[in-house]
Amino acid sequence: MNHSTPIIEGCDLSIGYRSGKQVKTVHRHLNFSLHRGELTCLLGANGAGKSTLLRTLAATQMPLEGSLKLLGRPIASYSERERSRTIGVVLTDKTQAGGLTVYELVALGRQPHTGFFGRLHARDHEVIRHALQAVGITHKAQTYTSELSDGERQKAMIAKALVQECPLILLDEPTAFLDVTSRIETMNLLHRLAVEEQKAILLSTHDIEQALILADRLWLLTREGGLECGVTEDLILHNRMDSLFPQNKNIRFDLMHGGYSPIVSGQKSVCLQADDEMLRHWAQNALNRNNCFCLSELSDDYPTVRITSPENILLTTSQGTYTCTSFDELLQNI
Ligand SMILES: Nc1ncnc2c1ncn2[C@@H]1O[C@H](COP(=O)(O)OP(=O)(O)OP(=O)(O)O)[C@@H](O)[C@H]1O
Repeated sequence: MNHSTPIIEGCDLSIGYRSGKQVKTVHRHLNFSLHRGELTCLLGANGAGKSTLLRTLAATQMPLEGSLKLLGRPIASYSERERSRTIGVVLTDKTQAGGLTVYELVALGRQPHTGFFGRLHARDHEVIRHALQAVGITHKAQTYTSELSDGERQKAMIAKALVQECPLILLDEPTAFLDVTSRIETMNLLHRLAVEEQKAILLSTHDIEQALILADRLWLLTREGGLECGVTEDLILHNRMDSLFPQNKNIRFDLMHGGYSPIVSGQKSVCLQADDEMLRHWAQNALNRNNCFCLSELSDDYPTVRITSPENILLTTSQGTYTCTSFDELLQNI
């Protein structure tokens, strides 16, 4: 448990939208805190309320009720300038920052610290150089942002938030649009920054696989159950991941492999024996996809598949035993 003073803390918070006299409550009774040195991932189905919560934490939207404290003080008591020195926000917007170089874009993040004319002093340049280095895009400093890849642009946006020198950074889907390498790099980078720069970092994501690997804590948000917070492995091993998509009864969380998969309603039963867990996993994957439900125990009532390597798969049916040298062959004969 993290006993440090929370950077931000919500108690009995209601979030949602006001329009004239109309109020649309998205969530009520939310309780949470974020601490320095930790990467937290906010997970939830489409429409669960992740963006609404992030906007409330960023103070671009006011809570409907309850208490929201930033460094122990009500967030509503902060001036805009104070807030921009405390909360860095990175939004996923591909159209941002057209004709600026990376250096100029990142320099914009210094505005909360520079004077009215935004003149940069030696210390500002030092902070900018440090941020470019921390995210690994020093070599792109003089490149126009319009000429960056999506992954590089995301790093530039993270550097811009870093130069604000805020203890709290909020990111809305920072890995959307990124390929798998850039997703891993970005998540790794954010975790490293949380630890090395002692930031509290909260990001929303649909990239559950990466979140489970790198998040110190998860916030699971559902319309039905509200917000559940905890250390990643505590939530996984207490079967909380199954509650994330309660509307969809056809998927389940695979505890062994840390991902979601469709519930198998195979019409044929097959006894599956494998030499190791990896072979079992992929054999089961192939059999499930081909309408077979896999049993671990042997039974004379059903065919048996015994796999010792991808080239040695024994299929035993009432007609005898047949050796398959590939999954292709097995699936044609099952
Ligand atoms: N400006 C708005 N005014 C009123 N309701 C809104 C507004 N923006 C979002 N909502 C509603 O708030 C609920 C939560 O939406 P939100 O965008 O926070 O979900 P989300 O978890 O970020 O979804 P996604 O994963 O699809 O981005 C939805 O029912 C949505 O229709």
